[in-house]
Amino acid sequence: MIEKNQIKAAVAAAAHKVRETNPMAGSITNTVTIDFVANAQLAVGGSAAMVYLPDEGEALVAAGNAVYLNMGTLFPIYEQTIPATAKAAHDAGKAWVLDPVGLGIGSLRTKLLEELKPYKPTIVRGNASEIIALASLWDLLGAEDALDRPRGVDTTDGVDAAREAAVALARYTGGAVVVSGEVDLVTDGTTVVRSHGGSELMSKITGCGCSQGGVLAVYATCADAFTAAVAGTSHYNLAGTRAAAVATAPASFKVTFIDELYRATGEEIAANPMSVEEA
Ligand SMILES: Nc1ncnc2c1ncn2[C@@H]1O[C@H](COP(=O)(O)OP(=O)(O)OP(=O)(O)O)[C@@H](O)[C@H]1O
Ligand SMILES: Cc1ncsc1CCO
Ligand SMILES: [Mg+2]
Repeated sequence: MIEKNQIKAAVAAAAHKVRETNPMAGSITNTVTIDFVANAQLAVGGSAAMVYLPDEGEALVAAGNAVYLNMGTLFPIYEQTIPATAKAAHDAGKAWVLDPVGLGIGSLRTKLLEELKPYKPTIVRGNASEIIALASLWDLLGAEDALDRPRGVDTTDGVDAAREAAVALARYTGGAVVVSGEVDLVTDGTTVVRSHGGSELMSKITGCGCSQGGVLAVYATCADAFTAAVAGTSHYNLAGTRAAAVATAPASFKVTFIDELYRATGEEIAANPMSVEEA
């Protein structure tokens, strides 16, 4: 298990490095929230590039240290783009972040996610239902925990229901897993961090989860998987807490939230409340 002070020091260092180096993390992401993802990546100190085509996904892997793959709105071309990009990242030893949005909606999502298993995402980020569904699809859960039910893109499970699935996924990938919810759970399969803060308003706008995935990829350009996962999650919770102190309805919250992502310092991000326990 990693000690809290050690985690916090690594988080502050990662935030400083992002701000100093303006790293690019390319994305293949959904058309609902693509603008939010890019703006959040810029606000935390990174830079963004969004593409759809297979050779462009491979080019983004070559051009940066991390990419973000989000399955939210699939097009036929993604049958090629998503596996080609994940394979390129895996083969190059570069980080990639997976958001298995809406796993269970149709057959292409399931097929693609089965295909991605050997490329072991550096960070998996999803809401509790998506994390349980992915661990189940990848045969990482005991038969009694495995689930097979259709889902939408919003969670129907609490974060604690996905603890075992998150730990199993992290042990399989050797990376980190973030389960988002009222309190976020982050694990590398050995240590579990619970990150507090944020706001109920984050679930009243679409894309807080998607854009968090893009921000995790920015952090993954500059830090190991677990540090990047805790840093991006703490940054999100801090900005959400601060935005909710100013804005009381969804549209103004979203604008203020992006401002607070931009304003947060490395020390403030590291000081966001967390608890640490053994996985
Ligand atoms: N009730 C809540 N209280 C505090 N923070 C929350 C709450 N609900 C969501 N969040 C925060 O919002 C962010 C996104 O989490 P959420 O679980 O809503 O993702 P999601 O369902 O995948 O979102 P989307 O698919 O719309 O992008 C996380 O940083 C999480 O901490
Ligand atoms: C609403 C929605 N539908 C497909 S992707 C997406 C964004 C949140 O996951
Ligand atoms: Mg989501």
